[in-house]
Amino acid sequence: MSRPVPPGRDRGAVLHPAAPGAERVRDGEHVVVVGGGIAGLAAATILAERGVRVTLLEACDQLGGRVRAWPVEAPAEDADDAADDGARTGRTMSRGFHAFFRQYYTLRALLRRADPELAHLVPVPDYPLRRGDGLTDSFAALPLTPPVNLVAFVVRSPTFPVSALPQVHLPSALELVSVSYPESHERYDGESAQDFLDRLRFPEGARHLALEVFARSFFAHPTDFGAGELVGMFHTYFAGSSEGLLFDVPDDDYDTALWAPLGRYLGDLGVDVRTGTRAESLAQDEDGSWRVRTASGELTADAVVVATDPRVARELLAPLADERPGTAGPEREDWHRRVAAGRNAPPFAVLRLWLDGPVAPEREAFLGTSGYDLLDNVTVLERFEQGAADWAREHGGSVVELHGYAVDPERDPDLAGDGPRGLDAQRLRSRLLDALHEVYPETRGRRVVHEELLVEDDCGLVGTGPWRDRLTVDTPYPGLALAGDGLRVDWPIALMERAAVTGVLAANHLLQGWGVRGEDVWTVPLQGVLKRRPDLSVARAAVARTARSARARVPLGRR
Ligand SMILES: Cc1cc2nc3c(=O)[nH]c(=O)nc-3n(C[C@H](O)[C@H](O)[C@H](O)COP(=O)(O)OP(=O)(O)OC[C@H]3O[C@@H](n4cnc5c(N)ncnc54)[C@H](O)[C@@H]3O)c2cc1C
Repeated sequence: MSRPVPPGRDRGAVLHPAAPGAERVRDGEHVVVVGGGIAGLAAATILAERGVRVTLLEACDQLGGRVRAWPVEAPAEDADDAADDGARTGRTMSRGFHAFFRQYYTLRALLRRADPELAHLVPVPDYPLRRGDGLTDSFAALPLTPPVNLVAFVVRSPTFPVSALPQVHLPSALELVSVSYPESHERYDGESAQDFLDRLRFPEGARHLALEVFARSFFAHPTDFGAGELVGMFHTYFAGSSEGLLFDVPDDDYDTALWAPLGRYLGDLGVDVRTGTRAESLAQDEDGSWRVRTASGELTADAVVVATDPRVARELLAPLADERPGTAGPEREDWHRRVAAGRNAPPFAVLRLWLDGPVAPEREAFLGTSGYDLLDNVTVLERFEQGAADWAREHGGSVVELHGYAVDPERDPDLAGDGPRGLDAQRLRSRLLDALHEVYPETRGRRVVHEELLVEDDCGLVGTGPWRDRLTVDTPYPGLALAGDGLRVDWPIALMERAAVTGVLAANHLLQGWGVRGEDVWTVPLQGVLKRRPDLSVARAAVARTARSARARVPLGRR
């Protein structure tokens, strides 16, 4: 039998086949999927493709969840747009910039349903990270294949000087390239990302590389964020995958480019997509069927997939413990304990600004920042989103988005106030804006024509607690499956890709119960390069060559 062709450039990508079974369900099974983010969309897609009757409930007016976008209405007092008061302004807001990495095999397969060539994803040529003192790391010109990419990075990085290498704790560093999943997930129980970097003796000046790229993308403080997740991300995005730390972004707002087309695909498959519809409660009858209550009535289903954000999932699942007392048993009791133990990460802010003049043309489309107060990254949206490009052209301006992660009034009392999530919105805004002026000084002279500030706290916290305690797709309730980026998956995957994979696995779980084949899943290699190829003599030679040639290219002053 011919070997299946990996979906990306990494020949070592691993196929996880679904359990075999019939091609389609026969009995018209009905599933309610609660939540139209990536996880819910993935579950609905796989189920509907196997002939299941699916009702998809999404509380918001658009699909996409934390990757949602919506039109901005013109306020009456907006002089520029007074003529079309209340009408569409050509401006859209979203939950924030997202990077669609090349190793997101399942997410990309989902998007291909509506865009077979992924024509709506455009590459971002570089992902620079700038420190407060101006030193900037780049991932653009690195080789893609580990371990050569690692060595080339260290040799070229201005913030990780080669002279700092001897201080690094070698055994801890080797852990990064000798991971093996799923065992490596548990190895770090109880250890925080901060503790791990201390143990690694990671150079102080280069911590942003580890923290900004990985830990803070989970909106957590490094002391609260599990080291296992950090190590897993390092493997997934860099040390264990040949796809590179490069990513694509949609060429227009998320709704136009991604979710509205996927919604139409689902509609064509017969899925009843109900946006603006919140599931209020779940209950299971004695015959095993499920009832899902919404404001407009009750739905009955053979099964339910709860694919909401983690907090709502906890709220929907908790009351199941009180139903039919006496039927709980230790397995369910333990599961409810794990449900209740879930926590959310601190709030994060997304500030989108429509400026009356452009940012300088040499600015990157996306810049990660560290040491600029609350600012974690800046995006110049007209560089890739069509709607923003149209607005920028018509107004001679720029559309800029600022992110601040883990904006926690408990840790930063200056931010405390009466606004959303206990924050002082004005203070938050002005600190983000000041940081932008420092990073891109030309923006200081620009007038803000319009702005949208969003503060949310709907991301689960990936803490330091036991890996085994995290919830999985399957539950102790027959016909109830979970999906979402907060769940435990044995493979090294994270964020949007974890959301997509858990959606597929939730669908597979239900399909298997009905004797129907599910969807195969591809992931990056499960083992670090040192584990995969203990005899790295060939690689060592390549690494030495890379190091020599890279060293020759780096100006002495930057070493
Ligand atoms: C600012 C920001 C930047 C990010 N950047 C990246 C990135 O660059 N790369 C990356 O991989 N990931 C990134 N992420 C993470 C990514 O957004 C998430 O991992 C992913 O979107 C989670 O998808 P999900 O389907 O699990 O959950 P969600 O997207 O939260 O979907 C849950 C859905 O359930 C709906 N819902 C809730 N309650 C109900 C109810 N009662 N009834 C019906 N529907 C309900 C919600 O409205 C929502 O649509 C970022 C996240 C944020 C916030």
